[in-house]
Amino acid sequence: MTAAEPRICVHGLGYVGLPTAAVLANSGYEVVGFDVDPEHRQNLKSREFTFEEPDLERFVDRALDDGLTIAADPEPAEFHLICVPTPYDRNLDRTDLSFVQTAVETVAKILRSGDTVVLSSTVPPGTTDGLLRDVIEREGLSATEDILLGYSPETVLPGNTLAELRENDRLVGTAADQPPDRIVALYDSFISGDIRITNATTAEFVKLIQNACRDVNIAFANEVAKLAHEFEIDSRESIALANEHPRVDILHPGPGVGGHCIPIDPLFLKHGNDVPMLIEVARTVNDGMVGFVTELLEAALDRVAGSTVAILGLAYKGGVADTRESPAFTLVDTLETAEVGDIQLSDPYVMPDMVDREVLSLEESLEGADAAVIVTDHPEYGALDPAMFAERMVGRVIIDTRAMLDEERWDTAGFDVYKV
Ligand SMILES: NC(=O)C1=CN([C@@H]2O[C@H](COP(=O)(O)OP(=O)(O)OC[C@H]3O[C@@H](n4cnc5c(N)ncnc54)[C@H](O)[C@@H]3O)[C@@H](O)[C@H]2O)C=CC1
Ligand SMILES: CC(=O)N[C@@H]1[C@@H](OP(=O)(O)OP(=O)(O)OC[C@H]2O[C@@H](n3ccc(=O)[nH]c3=O)[C@H](O)[C@@H]2O)O[C@H](C(=O)O)[C@@H](O)[C@@H]1O
Repeated sequence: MTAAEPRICVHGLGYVGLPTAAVLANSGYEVVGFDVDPEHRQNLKSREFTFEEPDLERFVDRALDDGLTIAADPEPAEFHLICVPTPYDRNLDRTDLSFVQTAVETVAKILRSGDTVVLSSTVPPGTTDGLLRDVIEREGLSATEDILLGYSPETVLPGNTLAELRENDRLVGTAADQPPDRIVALYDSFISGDIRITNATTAEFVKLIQNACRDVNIAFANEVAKLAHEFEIDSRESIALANEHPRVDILHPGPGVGGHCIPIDPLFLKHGNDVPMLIEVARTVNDGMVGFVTELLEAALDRVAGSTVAILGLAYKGGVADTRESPAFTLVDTLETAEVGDIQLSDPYVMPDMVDREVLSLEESLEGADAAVIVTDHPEYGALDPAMFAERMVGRVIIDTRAMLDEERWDTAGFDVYKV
């Protein structure tokens, strides 16, 4: 496939679709980016980005100068890449596939024989060869003869999107046992990682078990932390010692699992089956960590009700401004239920206009606090100065959910540090 040859229409210009469209445009393809949200389209046209990754912003900006057009309607193209949301409907206890359904219905209406459709949204196994194929075939095109239908999951790590988009290995699965050549040639033209081939349902399943695996492993680390607490020993020291074994690699305990995907994707595997699910227990363990953090705080303070608590870190993980599904907000809700008087929030990456709550500077958040809870493993927190805390806080309790602080230093400065 030569660069600039096929036209590509990307459906959904969010965290995944926009960088994908930009990488393709910067690789020489003519790319039409379609998003149903008119305000988002307008923002993109006027170069108002909400990225937290500066290299990504420059990259998308460059793509918009050359190759990437933002369109109010999807346009016919040789390739349609679908990157729309797939939230989990907690009331119905199933994946909400309505965005995928709408997107593929739109694509089906403009498809021509010889075109290729690739879904990249995270979906329950069987979606591409089921829902997508049905919708396309209802429009009169055969998924075995006329068009190539495939699934290729996205595995970029938020915070390192651009590099991972270009360098990660890719899995490509096709529906109806079709040869994947056209899809492989497209990815091969802009990624440096290996491309692995399977069927669409396996590719969908693999994406889910990757994130479920990480969730289960983090749950094990969290369980270890709680057990170590019961035995009154240091969880981090125990984990470091256990990891000296060549076949043991326990992850880091923390306040729970946040982010757009890991707390949600494992649930997609349920999808009506009755297999006993370790992954459901893992979800319960990880969701329960905020309760454990609250218990540590309650044990450390004479009285939680009416106290002032500083929350350090609102992002779901270190080094990013992304607050989606962040344990910080569950903790805030729990502390409010426990009638904590004042909850003062700060985060070096999350700016005040990014969230609904008041975000203070670190110094302001510590003013008059009885306790401070470090929720996010932002690298800056490793260098925090106990003298600055002592000047502002009235209490000396620190709950360090990520084991960021040098305990001896803080101990010497008169603080009681409790780690998860
Ligand atoms: N955010 C991430 O880091 C990763 C996300 N994923 C998966 O990728 C998919 C997309 O996720 P994000 O990009 O994060 O979502 P997002 O919410 O950032 O963006 C989705 C975009 O699709 C648009 N949209 C909705 N319906 C549409 C339609 N019918 N046609 C065109 N546009 C439509 C929305 O307006 C929105 O701008 C999800 O399935 C997600 O689970 C997979 C790996 C990583
Ligand atoms: C299997 C895998 O590593 N998936 C990646 C993951 O990105 P994400 O940023 O959500 O993952 P993460 O860095 O593990 O963070 C998830 C959450 O888990 C927490 N976390 C992580 C590791 C650890 O030892 N302890 C811990 O508590 C983090 O603080 C965070 O709250 O999910 C992404 C996705 O699917 O959106 C996927 O593309 C990424 O490759």
